Amino acid sequence: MVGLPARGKSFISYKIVRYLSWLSIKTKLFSVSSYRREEYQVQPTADFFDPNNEESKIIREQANEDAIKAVIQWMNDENGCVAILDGSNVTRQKREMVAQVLKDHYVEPLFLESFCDDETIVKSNILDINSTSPDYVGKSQSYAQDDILTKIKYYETHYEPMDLEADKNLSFIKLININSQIIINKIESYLESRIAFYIMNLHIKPRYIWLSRHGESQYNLEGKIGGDADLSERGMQYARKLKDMVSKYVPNHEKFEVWTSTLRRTQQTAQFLPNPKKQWKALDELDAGSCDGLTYQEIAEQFPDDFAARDENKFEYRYRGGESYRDVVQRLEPIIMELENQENVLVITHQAVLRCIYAYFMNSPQEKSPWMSIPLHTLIRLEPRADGTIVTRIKANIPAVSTYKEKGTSKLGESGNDAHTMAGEVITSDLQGH
Ligand SMILES: O=P(O)(O)OC[C@H]1O[C@@](CO)(OP(=O)(O)O)[C@@H](O)[C@@H]1O
Repeated sequence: MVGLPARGKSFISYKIVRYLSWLSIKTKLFSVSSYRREEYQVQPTADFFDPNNEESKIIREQANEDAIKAVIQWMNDENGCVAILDGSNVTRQKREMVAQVLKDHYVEPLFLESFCDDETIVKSNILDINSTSPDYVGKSQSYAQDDILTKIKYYETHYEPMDLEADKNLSFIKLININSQIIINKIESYLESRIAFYIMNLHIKPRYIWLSRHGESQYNLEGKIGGDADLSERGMQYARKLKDMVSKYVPNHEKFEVWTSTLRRTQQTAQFLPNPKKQWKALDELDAGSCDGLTYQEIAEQFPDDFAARDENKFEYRYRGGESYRDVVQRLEPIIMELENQENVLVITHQAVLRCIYAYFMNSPQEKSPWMSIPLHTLIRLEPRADGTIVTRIKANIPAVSTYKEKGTSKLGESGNDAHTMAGEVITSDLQGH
């Protein structure tokens, strides 16, 4: 990473780690400031970053060297694929040194500069740093603000932004004011181009993403998986209620798009919403192949080995002639890109697909994500922020069967089973009386 303080470098780094890890690309963040904090126990004031402060310069250079060493060790000895070195790297000399050391150890460097001269963005980044950085724990907002501004001034004295002429030999992506302009130089590999494409889709405007499963279907009632069944009567009630919930809870709801899969149950759920609709094949439910149309009990009887193998490793298990959760993640990549790009959207889709989308926003590990609880008749609101995603669940208060199958059994859970709700979520009211 390259850039002055408060340019969103850590935010961007964190997002890339989350995105690539979700795609099963082994990615890790190496933050120079945490090396400085952990190894040197320094909780600095801005003067620590004064370029003329010889004492602190030694500590900063040491932390930087340690972080680079850790990157090389992880890439080479632990088969890492993408390491993100989150530091400032503001001078050309420093960047050339970093590039050389990495190349000497067979690590291909790609620089990502966040250049920002838009005061409003910098101000909001400073507020984020104040609330999330360990450097400012217990410090007031005005103290943190002044301190970061002084730190920025010190860095500005020797900042050399990247440019196409002077840095023509380096691979780099330069973001100007988030993504109002992007300069790309010498992007050579597929992975580098994926990162560039992902970053181009990021924005930092506050927004919500709304998610819902379709209403209860006839197949859900019968405990069958897959298929293309119609909604049950209660499913239809949910579709009607969803319209009211949207008008009540979704700000600017006239303006948002509704995305569904190509299957009947999601389209029937969206039918009363007046918003523009988009159908995505990529949002179709996980393909259960030769188990499509069976109950879990029937699968356990007819394909006992498959049943056990799926419970053993649900993320990797691929149904005969069908898909695994890993396959679903791969086909959802364009959806994630679009979701990053959008400001307000409601996605109506299926249990497995929602788990995968949810896993991306919540940064959940692969072994856990296929076991998350996503109950029927519940509207979920995601609020992506710099330090994570806030989840709010709004229950429609319309009964539905549970489609949640515990590990090691073929039985479905109790109706409305919420036992697997993830920690840290805010679960809001059910809508009784509305
Ligand atoms: O991965 P598991 O837990 O089996 O969940 C996926 C299953 O959920 C179901 C319901 O049981 O999805 P859907 O919401 O589309 O009806 C099945 O069609 C699908 O196979």
